[in-house]
Amino acid sequence: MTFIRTILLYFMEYKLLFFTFLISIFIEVAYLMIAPLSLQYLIDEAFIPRDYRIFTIILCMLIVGGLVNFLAITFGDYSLGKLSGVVIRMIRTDLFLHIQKQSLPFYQRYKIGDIVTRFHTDLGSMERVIRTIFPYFLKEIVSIPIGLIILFSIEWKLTLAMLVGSTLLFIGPKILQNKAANSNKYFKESQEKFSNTIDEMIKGYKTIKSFHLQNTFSERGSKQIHDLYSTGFNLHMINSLMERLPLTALMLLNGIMLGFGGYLIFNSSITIGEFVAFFTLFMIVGQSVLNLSVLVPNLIDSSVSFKRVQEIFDYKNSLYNSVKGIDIPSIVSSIRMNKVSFGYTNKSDQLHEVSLNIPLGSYIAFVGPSGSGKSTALQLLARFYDPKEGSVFFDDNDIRDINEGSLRKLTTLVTQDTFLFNTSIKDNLLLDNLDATESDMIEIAKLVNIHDDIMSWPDGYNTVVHHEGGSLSGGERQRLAIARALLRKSKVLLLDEVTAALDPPTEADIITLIEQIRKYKTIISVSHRLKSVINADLIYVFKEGKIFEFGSHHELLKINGYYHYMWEKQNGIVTDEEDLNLYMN
Ligand SMILES: Nc1ncnc2c1ncn2[C@@H]1O[C@H](COP(=O)(O)OP(=O)(O)OP(=O)(O)O)[C@@H](O)[C@H]1O
Repeated sequence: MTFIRTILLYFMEYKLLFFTFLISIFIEVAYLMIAPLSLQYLIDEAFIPRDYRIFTIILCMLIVGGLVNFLAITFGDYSLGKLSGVVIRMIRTDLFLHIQKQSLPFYQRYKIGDIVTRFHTDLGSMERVIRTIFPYFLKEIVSIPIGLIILFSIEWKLTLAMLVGSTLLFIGPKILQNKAANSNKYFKESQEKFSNTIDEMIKGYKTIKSFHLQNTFSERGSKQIHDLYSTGFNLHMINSLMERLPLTALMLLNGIMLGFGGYLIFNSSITIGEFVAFFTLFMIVGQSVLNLSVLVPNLIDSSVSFKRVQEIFDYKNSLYNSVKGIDIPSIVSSIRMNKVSFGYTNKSDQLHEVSLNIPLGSYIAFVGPSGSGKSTALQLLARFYDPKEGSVFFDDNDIRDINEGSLRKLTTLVTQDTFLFNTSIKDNLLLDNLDATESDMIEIAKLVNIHDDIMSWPDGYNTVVHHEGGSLSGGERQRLAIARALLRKSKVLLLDEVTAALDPPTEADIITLIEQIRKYKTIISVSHRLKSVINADLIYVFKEGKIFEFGSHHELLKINGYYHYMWEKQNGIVTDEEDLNLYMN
């Protein structure tokens, strides 16, 4: 079980606590094992010959031993509480930070339910193991060999018979071990699927209602609840069997021990005191073995959880991690793409040898038909992905060598699907931006025409956003997103279809706003509505993952090519795809 090694490695990070805990276990076990031995001397040396002196000595030794044991247990509980607490805190923090460091492919690979289940169910199961099951496991692992040594010293034949008989205890769990691991895995997968359904049901409630998908969702939910029931039932049965079978085997073993022990007493091979001591100790060791067999299903349960959490830790960030970590200044004179090719998967590429140049302070537009690669190119400029071939440069620095903090300071991406946190408008606008004051916030809110709206809400800037911004209109969300980006004062603004979901007046406002701020910033705007970018200094026309044409609006119209065709089509002058040939010749 590699995860036991993992726990031990975690524990070894806190050596002092771990060793205090180990010593306390050792003392506790020693007392537990030696106490029954006193019965042998009590019966044979004190009770039968009625020797009060020996009786008093044994009693005093037991009381002193009990006190030492109590102290050891108290220290042990303290060190275990502390040790398990810090280890769990460390794993939880590491996992949280690891997930935060991931790039986009990670978030596309794992759904919300997958991650939430890992944080709640899997970390919960690991916590249970680290806090209780593993310490018990260690205690029993130490108890059994010590107990066996003492048992051998009392009566080796009886101990040998006990060892042979105790194989019965392990047969059941051994046979069921793989089944238990699988049942556990299936149950966790069912939990994960159901969590994802709940997530979709809540986030997509409008779509579900408007497409009348309640029945489909109810059926899906019922099926998944049924799967939870059946996988949960299987798991319950297997775990019960894993616990019951050893208990039955232990009862059988008790019978064998009594019978054989009685035979040895009748043959005068052992004294009554020895038999009582042996049997008491045998019960304690038997209980330890039994506990071990109960702990095993729990350990199996958590080994699955450990694997699932480890899988997340093993997920390698797909972005190249440069050792250079160059800090770039907050102003760069150019941003370039040099023969960049990129594919989301290895099967096909979405960008083919794209080269472009964005000078400082220019307003650049990426246009083209849907799926032509505009947003992909923008995401490469924001370094959400790395190119497969070619490079993106900020001045002469390859984007892969730039320190992420300074890159994020220089650029801000605003997308069409604005995410707002479930906190106040003010906190959403300022985030953790220490450079922006409340008066900056109000000034920018006025600039993007959202200030009056905010002031009309009951709590003004303290109004709390609900449903990740779903309680606001699309235009309001978009303006807030732009205000938030402007407040960061970064010199490069990456806008991905920011006007796509807006009504014409709001779109006009945003276009005016871009005109106002273009003097201070480099703006790269992805849009499929040509009217919104006709004022751009340079327009790159994307088609099938390549740059097909580029120039200003007027230059592109003069070329009479694909851009001209798109322009006329969007203005209702041409309507048929066949007319395209007129522009392409
Ligand atoms: N995360 C992703 N995984 C796999 N393929 C993707 C992913 N995102 C986009 N694509 C594919 O890459 C291609 C280019 O997409 P992209 O979003 O860059 O196009 P676009 O020109 O911005 O289109 P639109 O104007 O419709 O947003 C499309 O075929 C799209 O299906």
